[in-house]
Amino acid sequence: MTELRHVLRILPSFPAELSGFDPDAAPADPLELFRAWLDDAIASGERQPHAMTFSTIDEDGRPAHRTLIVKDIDERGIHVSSSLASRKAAHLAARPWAGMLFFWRELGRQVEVGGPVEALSREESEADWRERPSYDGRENPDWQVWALRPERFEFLQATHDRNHARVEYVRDGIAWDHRPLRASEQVGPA
Ligand SMILES: Cc1cc2nc3c(=O)[nH]c(=O)nc-3n(C[C@H](O)[C@H](O)[C@H](O)COP(=O)(O)O)c2cc1C
Repeated sequence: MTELRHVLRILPSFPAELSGFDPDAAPADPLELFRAWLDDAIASGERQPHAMTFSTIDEDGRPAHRTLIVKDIDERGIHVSSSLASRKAAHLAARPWAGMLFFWRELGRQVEVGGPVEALSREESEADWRERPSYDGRENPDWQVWALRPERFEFLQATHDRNHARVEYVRDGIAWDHRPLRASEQVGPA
């Protein structure tokens, strides 16, 4: 075994205390569960609980990823913001669909979200720009807010036996269906 391989094998994984999660008792509305888990992550004191991996597809069909922070959540979806001159903006203009992956490591929780992405108004984009901590009074016409309207969620609560509890939600029009993902569908870390 190489030294790196050994170092990687003995790293601590999940925290000693993990919440229980019963996929059979999951609420009908995934946004309710998402808000509860985001609130838990904020309350846990974890740094940047609103940060996630935001994935787009490039012009060759290849995935691209970067960290973004969530700016708001409303009936249009989960909001993010960035520059219209960015790579992600070009990807979204060509293929307005994205994925989000939240990992709250101190809670052993992961949430994957996917759905179409819509650019929000100039006014909302300007307001977001002005609310940034680095705002210096200058406007930025290149700043844009987008809303990802979820059409699929997958929630995972880690367990020490690696039999992680998972539930998948799929939207059909405005109605959501959900089902626990069974052990045979587990693909968690070894
Ligand atoms: C914790 C963290 C939060 C970030 N939040 C944002 C963000 O909200 N908006 C943004 O444009 N870039 C943010 N970035 C920078 C992006 O990860 C990325 O480097 C940048 O947006 C360029 O991405 P692109 O070239 O794929 O378009 C953040 C980076 C980190 C590490």
